[in-house]
Amino acid sequence: MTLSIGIIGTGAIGKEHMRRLNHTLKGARVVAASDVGLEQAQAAIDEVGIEARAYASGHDVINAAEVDAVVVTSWGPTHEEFVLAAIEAGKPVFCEKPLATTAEGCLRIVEAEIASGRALVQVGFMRRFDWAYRQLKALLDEGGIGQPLIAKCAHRNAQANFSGDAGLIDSCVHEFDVMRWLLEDDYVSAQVIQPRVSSLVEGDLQDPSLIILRTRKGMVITIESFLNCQYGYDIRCELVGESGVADLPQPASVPLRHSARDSLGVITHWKDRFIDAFDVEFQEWVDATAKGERHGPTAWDGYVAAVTSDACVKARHSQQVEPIALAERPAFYR
Ligand SMILES: NC(=O)c1ccc[n+]([C@@H]2O[C@H](COP(=O)([O-])OP(=O)(O)OC[C@H]3O[C@@H](n4cnc5c(N)ncnc54)[C@H](O)[C@@H]3O)[C@@H](O)[C@H]2O)c1
Ligand SMILES: O[C@H]1[C@H](O)[C@@H](O)[C@H](O)[C@@H](O)[C@H]1O
Repeated sequence: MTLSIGIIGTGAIGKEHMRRLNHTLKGARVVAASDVGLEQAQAAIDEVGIEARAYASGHDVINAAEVDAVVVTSWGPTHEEFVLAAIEAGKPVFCEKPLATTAEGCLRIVEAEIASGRALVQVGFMRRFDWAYRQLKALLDEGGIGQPLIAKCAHRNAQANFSGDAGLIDSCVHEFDVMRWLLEDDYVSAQVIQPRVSSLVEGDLQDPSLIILRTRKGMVITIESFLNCQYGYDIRCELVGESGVADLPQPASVPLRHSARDSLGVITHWKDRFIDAFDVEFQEWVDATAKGERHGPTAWDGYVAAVTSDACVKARHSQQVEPIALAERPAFYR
């Protein structure tokens, strides 16, 4: 069976996913697309070089008879509306992060999915599908460093055009999700510490930031978020355990000795760092969706990430340690 997909939002990542669904993966094809206007959707269809119909609105895509499942890759503030509409139409929906821009919005999705009685929603936390994070998790699960005590993460973008608190909602949300998955733990509090702002940052962005999360099992996690580090796209995670220390493996590059220096290359964009993870994430989603099964990060995971983002935003403004309090996890997501 070939899963026929409708995509909403044909910007940077929308086109990436259109390409991978039609040209790289098996068992799926994009048959419908929308953006803010018909022309934008048609231009993306032409650029990617696929046979698909352009629609004027995301709701038309969701309700199109030829669409079996929906992929939402539009701007974050539009996600809630489209995910709720897909649930209403009874169609499986893959939504890029963030699931919604507030925890309340995520809870509305959780409630709608439970009311529908079907597991329909997956959130695009692709790091769970990354070979490096999967290796780190396998080592942790087999007791390779004993109980983990401290995690030190860094999330560095060469340049990111964010303002205000968007970094905590749109960027660190990946750490908020992947560290819960890796450690099988939940957060209890958040603190955000601001060093002086880099002189290379424009606008009102406080960059870099240091986030400190404490977990239910007593771990401390630090996340350095640096959205404009200039030198590359660099994702780090060091786990300090009772009997050893483990590091997130880094993508291989050709070691170069030249001009009295010994060096390795650094990837410069998330698209290249996580290209394999996106492929695995979507192939597994397509396969599970075709079988009517649930797979991968759920709407509940989207909700927990949003609660964590909200607590970090509050902590940045209050400069206090803020509690992270979750609603009770519904049996539907256990
Ligand atoms: N998982 C990841 O690593 C990752 C990477 C990049 C982006 N994202 C997420 O994907 C989403 C899109 O990001 P992007 O980088 O492609 O942004 P983008 O600005 O390049 O594209 C967003 C597109 O959505 C369209 N859009 C806005 N409102 C719409 C509406 N009502 N209906 C249909 N289309 C609409 C815009 O016109 C634009 O073409 C964001 O939520 C972002 O956080 C995730
Ligand atoms: O939307 C992107 C994407 O989610 C990347 O994975 C992240 O590193 C960036 O900070 C963010 O802007």
